[in-house]
Amino acid sequence: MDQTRSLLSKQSKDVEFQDVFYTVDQRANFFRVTGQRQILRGVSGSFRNGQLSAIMGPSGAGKSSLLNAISGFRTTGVKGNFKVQRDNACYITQDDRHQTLLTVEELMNLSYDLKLKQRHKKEELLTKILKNLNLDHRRNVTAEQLSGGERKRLSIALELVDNPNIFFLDEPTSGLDEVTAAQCIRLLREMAHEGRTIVCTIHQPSATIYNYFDSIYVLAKGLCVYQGNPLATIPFLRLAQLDCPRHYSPSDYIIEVIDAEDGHLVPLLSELTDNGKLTYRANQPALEDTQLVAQQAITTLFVEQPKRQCLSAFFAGTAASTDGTLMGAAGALLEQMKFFTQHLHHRERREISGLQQFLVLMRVMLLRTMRARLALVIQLFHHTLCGLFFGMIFFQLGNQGGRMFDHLKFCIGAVLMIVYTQVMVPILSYPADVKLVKKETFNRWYTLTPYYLALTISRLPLQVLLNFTFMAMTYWMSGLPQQLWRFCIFVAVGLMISLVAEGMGLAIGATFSITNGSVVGPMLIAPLMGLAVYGFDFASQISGGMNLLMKFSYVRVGVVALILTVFGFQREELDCDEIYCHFGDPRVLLRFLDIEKVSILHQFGLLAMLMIFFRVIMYISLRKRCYT
Ligand SMILES: Nc1ncnc2c1ncn2[C@@H]1O[C@H](COP(=O)(O)OP(=O)(O)OP(=O)(O)O)[C@@H](O)[C@H]1O
Repeated sequence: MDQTRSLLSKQSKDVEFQDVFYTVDQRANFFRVTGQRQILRGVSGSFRNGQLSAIMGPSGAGKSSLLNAISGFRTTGVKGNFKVQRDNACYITQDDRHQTLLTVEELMNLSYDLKLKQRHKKEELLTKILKNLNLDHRRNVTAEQLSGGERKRLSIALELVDNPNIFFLDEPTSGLDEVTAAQCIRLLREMAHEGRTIVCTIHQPSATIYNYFDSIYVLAKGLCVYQGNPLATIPFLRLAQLDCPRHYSPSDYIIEVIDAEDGHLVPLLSELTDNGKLTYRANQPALEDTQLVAQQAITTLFVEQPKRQCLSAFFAGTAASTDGTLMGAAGALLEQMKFFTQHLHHRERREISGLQQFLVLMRVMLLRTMRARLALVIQLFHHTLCGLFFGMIFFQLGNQGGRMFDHLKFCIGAVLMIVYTQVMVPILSYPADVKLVKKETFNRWYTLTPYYLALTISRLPLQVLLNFTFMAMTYWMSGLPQQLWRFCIFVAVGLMISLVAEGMGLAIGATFSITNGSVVGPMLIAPLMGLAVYGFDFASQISGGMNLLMKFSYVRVGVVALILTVFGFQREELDCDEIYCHFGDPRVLLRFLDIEKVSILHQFGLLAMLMIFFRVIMYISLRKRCYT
């Protein structure tokens, strides 16, 4: 009985997949889909607990696609049956993205604070992990300053904090030299032998690294062409009359074979593995008396009889389980039930509340803002300089009744400066963060809502500081009335416009890559700017439809709000150096622009609605990016 239980619990950490397809749309351009391309073509297979498994294959074979499909990192376009405890798995991306400007120790603390509740064992656990991964001496170094191998180890250390059973790693050795790559694979092997299921993709490992793996899964053109232990590779290839030369590494040979002559051997090899439903084992690599054993790879999903009856001689154990014992349908069913119960259990088991996540993320985001000194100084310098330029251009013109056009230019210019700056910064910086958020939410560091709230609120202090700097300089230098309340509204309008523009930038940054976003951003701002200046000289004749459209241009709404702030609120007559100043009375200008009866609160309301609109779009985009 105990033996059965231990077998079942071990198997629940196994990963199995059956008939997996991954299809993507082929597009002529953004709007036109011309067809579909199948990246994975009905592959099956299994990765066992306690083993280090590699998904291998030539470039473009579909290795990352398979890893993403199994782990659930990508779900769009994926079809098939999976048995994997995703709530107990983590995914380590190829590029080892981490929160910038935080030290190794701070990152470990962040991971702990977001994942675990127990406080008293924190230091002990973190030290143990860092020591095991040989990172203890790098505690006070930021992630960007680490070497490639150290960064990879840090990625693993961060996930080890809550000790998941299953690790998926995309190309863990990419960018590492041979020695470091071998160290990394040895480390993963040790971790697997401690009782974890570790699956990684690897392009073409050296003979040494190849032999470190317990199990190899070779993909070519979206098909499985080999699955089994490294020792069985050469005997397996002999089944297809392929003799690996003595001096050749089996990993090099199998890749060469599947790449040769446009991959004409791929269908044959794929048939020999029943496209991943069979796995091969051998006790010795190439000797004549090698015992090659083929087994059913899938034991807990729907078990079919193998299609290739001609290979029946090899099936030493049909539906054999991990350690070769037979496992009947009842066992498989029990296993399925156990898996689902655990699945439910894990979902409920989140230890850290949303509020705690929010507080931890807020602290980290504010810390990162403070640490980004150069960016902070550049932004402050930019706002001060722009404020100074505006102040000089419109120096003491704010009370001149004869300079109506200058007043309009002042308001439009100030709004444009805020909009352009606040839209472009997130468009260029946020796409990199989205990838990190996807990884961290996938690995259950936090959920999207606390992250989103922390992001929104943590950016406020900087926004206030930058806008206050710019608006204060322009206000006082241009000689607008010395009224504190008017000045406060002036700054508040600037801040509101800035929050809407930032929301728009974040929405674009969350939806598009930097390249596409930097095209889409200016493309969207241009019509908004057009609407902002449209019809100022014939305001009373603007049609109702156009008026409605203009309400959607927050640039226009911002300009109107700023003009109302500067010239509204019963402002006294302006100075006039000429015989007659038509716009000497500010009410004449407001009437001329047809905004005499517009309330500033109404403009604030519109800006608030547009701010919410863009932030909702951003949230939806982020959800889509993170959860599909
Ligand atoms: N979302 C997608 N849209 C279009 N094509 C895709 C998409 N995802 C993957 N592909 C294509 O599928 C093929 C396999 O991609 P994948 O990244 O899985 O290959 P790989 O074996 O990991 O390659 P490499 O070793 O070079 O990273 C490639 O030709 C890739 O261009």
